[in-house]
Amino acid sequence: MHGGTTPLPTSTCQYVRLTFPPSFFSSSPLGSRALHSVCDPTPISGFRHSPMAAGSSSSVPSDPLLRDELDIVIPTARNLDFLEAWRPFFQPYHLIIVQDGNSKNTISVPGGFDYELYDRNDIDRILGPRAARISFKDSACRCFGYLVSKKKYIFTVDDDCFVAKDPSGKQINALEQHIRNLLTPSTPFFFNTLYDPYRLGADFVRGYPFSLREGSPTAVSHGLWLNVPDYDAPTQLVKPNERNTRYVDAVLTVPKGAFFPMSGMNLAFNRELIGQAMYFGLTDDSQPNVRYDDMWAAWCVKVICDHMGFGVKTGLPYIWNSKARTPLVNLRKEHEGIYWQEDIVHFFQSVTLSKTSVTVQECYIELSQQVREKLGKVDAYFIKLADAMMTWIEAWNELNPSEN
Ligand SMILES: O=c1ccn([C@@H]2O[C@H](COP(=O)(O)OP(=O)(O)O[C@H]3O[C@@H](CO)[C@H](O)[C@H]3O)[C@@H](O)[C@H]2O)c(=O)[nH]1
Ligand SMILES: [Mn+2]
Repeated sequence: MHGGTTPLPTSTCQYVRLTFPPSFFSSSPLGSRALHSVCDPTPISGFRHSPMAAGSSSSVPSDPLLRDELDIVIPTARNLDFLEAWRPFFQPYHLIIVQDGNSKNTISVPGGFDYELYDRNDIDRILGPRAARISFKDSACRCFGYLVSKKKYIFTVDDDCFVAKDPSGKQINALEQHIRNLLTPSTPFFFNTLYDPYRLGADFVRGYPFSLREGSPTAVSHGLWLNVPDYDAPTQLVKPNERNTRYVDAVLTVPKGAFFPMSGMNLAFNRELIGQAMYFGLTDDSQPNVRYDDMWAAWCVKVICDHMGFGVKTGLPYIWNSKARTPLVNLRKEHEGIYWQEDIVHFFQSVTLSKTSVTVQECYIELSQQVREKLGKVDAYFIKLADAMMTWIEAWNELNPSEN
């Protein structure tokens, strides 16, 4: 059973220091078995593609960590040219692509990738009447990928994000860093002034309680962006040319009780631990809360992680965010959310989940009831959203029967 009652895997319960084999992400040629999909052999997929027939690149690693346990989820309303830049890092993994926009448009996936692709028609077919709860015209459609994945870990990235370089000029393997973050514990109950104590070259500082050095299971790894920062429209308007060039070599656990703005642009999480709370909400063009898809997930996830004793990390890895969306378009989409976010954050800061909610699913259901009751007074939209949260759980249970 999943959602917090299952005994945690020992690798996340113990005070562990992971060492990665030297072969990890080296450039040895692929073996013939390397790109087999390990998903359910009878997928509910829209379109599924194995690259074995299409040939494979010789510049990808032979045995990357978590290859069989991690899916990469990409929402796209554009094209997937960006995958060429990521090929050395992503090609060994399975991609779940969620296509937004007109289903008649053919999305071309560069050769050699192992992927499944879903468009709106597929989602309608798979979810039936529940499909309306998966928002489009926004990056929120990515959460459909979380529903259909069968893997323990998810990495999700936007199609306008590229490989960043560290200050020495070396390409950053963002996926590798996310995996390090997820496979090492977090420290939500006591802040370590040398940041993540589980990184090589760091440790707990003097005065850190020994009783807490085992840490907590890490549920989320939130990565950052060089070049275009993830600003809201008003900040974009006053600083149109600002670019982030500051590389901060740090990973921090977001403390218990603190909230943070989580961007979906460069994000990884343990789907088994927290997937059921990673719903990106009702944020499409017909809704008033556009561009708050990832923020909604952040608030729900954090309040539940705090209740369950899971950790959330932020910091490394960086990706290169290439595009700034037009600020005035963003302002039109965001203005209601900007107005509401003060009430929403206040609500989440005061939420308490009962002791009887002991799984993530139970927490999420309880949270949806509180959203209905308390935020429903702010606007009827939140009553619809509370219903959608319940539908998300129903869909999760239907598509993941063995996880409940
Ligand atoms: O209608 C749409 C619009 C976009 N997408 C895909 O979603 C991601 C992100 O889109 P985009 O790059 O346009 O948005 P940003 O503002 O740069 O990204 C951040 O805003 C957040 C709120 O929506 C989002 O979570 C962040 O990543 C791209 O892959 C688009 O192709 C879409 O599917 N449908
Ligand atoms: Mn973008």
